[in-house]
Amino acid sequence: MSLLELEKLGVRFGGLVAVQDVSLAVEEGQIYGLLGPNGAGKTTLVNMISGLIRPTSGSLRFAGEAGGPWPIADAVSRGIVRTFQQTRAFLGLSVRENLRIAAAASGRAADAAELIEAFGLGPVLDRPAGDLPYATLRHLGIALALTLKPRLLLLDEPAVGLTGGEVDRLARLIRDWNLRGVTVLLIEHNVRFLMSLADRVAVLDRGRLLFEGTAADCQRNPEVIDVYLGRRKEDA
Ligand SMILES: Nc1ncnc2c1ncn2[C@@H]1O[C@H](COP(=O)(O)OP(=O)(O)OP(=O)(O)O)[C@@H](O)[C@H]1O
Repeated sequence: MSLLELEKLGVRFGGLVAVQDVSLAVEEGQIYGLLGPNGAGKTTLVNMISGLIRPTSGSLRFAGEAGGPWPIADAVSRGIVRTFQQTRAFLGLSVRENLRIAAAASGRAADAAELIEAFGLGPVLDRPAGDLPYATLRHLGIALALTLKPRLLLLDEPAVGLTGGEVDRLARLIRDWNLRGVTVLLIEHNVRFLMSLADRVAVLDRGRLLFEGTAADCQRNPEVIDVYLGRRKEDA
């Protein structure tokens, strides 16, 4: 049984079909990568899975339970937790207060000391989140999500804006928490970073699933190279 199964999930915004007929399965324990050019529908798909927007078609099963997607609070209570491209934290409150609020919002908060240590938040616990260096704020965003003890952690472009060393550190953290049992769905434009982590990859193009398979097969797939990787190489 897969942890997450999407069955022909789709959404339209007025006349725009942002996501169409996306079916895929994420197994418990996987790091699953979601690739695609700008506007392909990746964030919209994650918004549907996490209950932020309602699909106009299709359905979702999670941990064997049919009837999803569920509204965001119900999704979180089932263990579906996401981060955002722009870290969402109370910027005027300290790191410690942010972690406390996340813990209070969760009926089953994770061990704060462990997260503080792993994400290097100890020295900044009393600083307002709004004053943190960029990479530390990104770490806080993930630590806040992990406070909710997700079974499935949806990461929306966690490496954006990070330097090479920071990206490597982030990769280690994601791998560590995955090894502790958190299944990860990772949206990322940094192809090298994503491929180094992902067991399986889906590629979206104009709202449709273009490819689904192993990271190795993805990098060899001519359509993917043409639509996404090739374009990226030209951009580089
Ligand atoms: N709330 C909305 N209302 C109208 N159109 C939207 C809305 N959200 C997304 N879209 C459109 O849906 C399409 C998919 O957008 P989405 O943000 O999901 O793409 P993406 O693959 O995550 O892109 P990026 O890599 O740039 O973040 C785009 O054409 C976008 O403009």
